[in-house]
Amino acid sequence: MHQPLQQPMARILSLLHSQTLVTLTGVRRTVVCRMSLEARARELFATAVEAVQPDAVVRRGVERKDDSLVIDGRTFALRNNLHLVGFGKAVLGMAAEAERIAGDHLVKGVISVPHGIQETLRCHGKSQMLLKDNSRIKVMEGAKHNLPDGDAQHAAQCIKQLASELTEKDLLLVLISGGGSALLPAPIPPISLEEKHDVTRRLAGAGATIQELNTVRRALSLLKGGGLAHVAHPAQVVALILSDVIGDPLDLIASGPTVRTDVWPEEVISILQSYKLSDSLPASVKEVLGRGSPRWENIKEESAGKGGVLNTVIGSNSIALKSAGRRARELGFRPVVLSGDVCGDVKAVSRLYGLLARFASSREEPAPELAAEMLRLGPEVGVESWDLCRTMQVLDEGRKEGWGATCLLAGGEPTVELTGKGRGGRNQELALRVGLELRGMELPPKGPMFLSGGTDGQDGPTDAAGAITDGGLWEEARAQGLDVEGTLKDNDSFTFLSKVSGGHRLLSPGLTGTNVMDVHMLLLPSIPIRIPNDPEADDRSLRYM
Ligand SMILES: Nc1ncnc2c1ncn2[C@@H]1O[C@H](COP(=O)(O)OP(=O)(O)OP(=O)(O)O)[C@@H](O)[C@H]1O
Ligand SMILES: O=C(O)[C@H](O)CO
Repeated sequence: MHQPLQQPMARILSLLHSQTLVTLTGVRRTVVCRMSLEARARELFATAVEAVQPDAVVRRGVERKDDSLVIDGRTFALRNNLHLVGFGKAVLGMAAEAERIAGDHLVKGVISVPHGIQETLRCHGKSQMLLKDNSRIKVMEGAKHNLPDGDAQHAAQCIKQLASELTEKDLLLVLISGGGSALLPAPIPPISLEEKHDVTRRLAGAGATIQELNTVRRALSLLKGGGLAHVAHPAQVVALILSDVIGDPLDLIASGPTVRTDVWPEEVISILQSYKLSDSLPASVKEVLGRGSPRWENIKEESAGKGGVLNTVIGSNSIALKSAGRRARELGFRPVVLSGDVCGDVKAVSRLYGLLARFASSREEPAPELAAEMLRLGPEVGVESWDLCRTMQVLDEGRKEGWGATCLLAGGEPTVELTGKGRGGRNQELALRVGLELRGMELPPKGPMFLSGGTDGQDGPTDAAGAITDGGLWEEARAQGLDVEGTLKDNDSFTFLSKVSGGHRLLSPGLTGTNVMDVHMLLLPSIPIRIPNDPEADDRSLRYM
């Protein structure tokens, strides 16, 4: 409960806020007020994705100044000496922009991109992400269904060949994005592609993390873990990276082909042992692991001189969240970024979002147990206690002082324990579970709304990227006779969300051409402050929506 002395201050703050809305952003806010909470959620997701479009990130990360490129504050002279290679799901758009910037200085390039991507981008009208007809960059499609195959292996050989022909006068631009591991398979002989693929497939199927998976991939590859930079030596190497891994670890994104990484066979064997795979390894894999650590000593990390390697992240989940936050402010929200590192099981993640919504929406002082449970759950799902405390403090202030609607943003990549055979994805299952957590709370526009979406536009093997839910989901499902429990047991969130209210809760932007993991968004409308005898108290919240 608010103390009597705090009430005048709350009221002053609230009035100040209303005035700011009128004087500074009056025109825009009038438009904003007419947008529904759901429309704003969709727009914020689109803004997040837009900020990390492959061509946009290259444009921001690479500046052309006369006959040089400025990247990460360093200058690289262009003397018709630029070569380009790339591998990953977003690399086509990155390459198109890089070629526009470099112009005639680009001598030659090879990129390895997913099977069918050129046709898909063409169909989606994304011509800015396609190379021009007379491009000097060769596009090689492969890795159907995100699995390394003969086509991807051939592309990897061409990339290796190009890199190996460079001299110390050359500059090699390496474009890297998620999916790059499968698109650059180069098993160390005598390991065959099938054998390497079989090991990584079994590891992934047993639930290995991307850290574990790529640690193993690095140990079995000629190009991963710094191998590509090694081959390109003595050329100057500059890698532009669009990160799809939590924390943006350079050595793990696409298994770090330009990041010198020592291989410790004991570490690799211990990972394989923990998933009970060490006994069934092919002889070739055992032989390669038995050779010790043949890594690349000639790579000069982080140096911009001849033969040096510069690795720079030009796009990531945090850039997407920041951009959504800026737009959220324009759309009448106070943006708060909870964390970009959300991981762990969707059950725990959804519980945390449910608790945060209750904490923010409570008209009374929330029970201390609420904060205690959040602090217990936070570390389980990758959210630092510090970030959680900071967020709770902001939500608490907003609740007490009537600061208006809040947009809580987070990013990362939670996991789903697959127990059924239904159709769905981690974003749809998370949104469904959060909707159930919000059950009993007020409905939008007065109550909270949640969105979870994969920035690549595809959630699991479905056509949707994610979904938008609120406290009304359970009732809607019940009215339609849908079985919520059965849906969760069967991991059938896509089928469920396609049926609930005619599928309007699904988020289906189509393939976006980029990938910086997932975006989560909890929109929390303002709650009216209790001011005795104030006839406007209940309307105040509506002013901010
Ligand atoms: N029926 C389902 N319900 C919920 N989650 C599912 C279901 N089927 C697959 N998944 C999850 O979807 C994930 C795969 O999703 P997706 O194809 O979007 O790959 P990804 O990991 O996002 O790949 P990338 O990083 O390349 O985008 C896996 O984590 C898997 O557990
Ligand atoms: O390609 C890969 O290894 C994953 O997408 C992580 O970057």
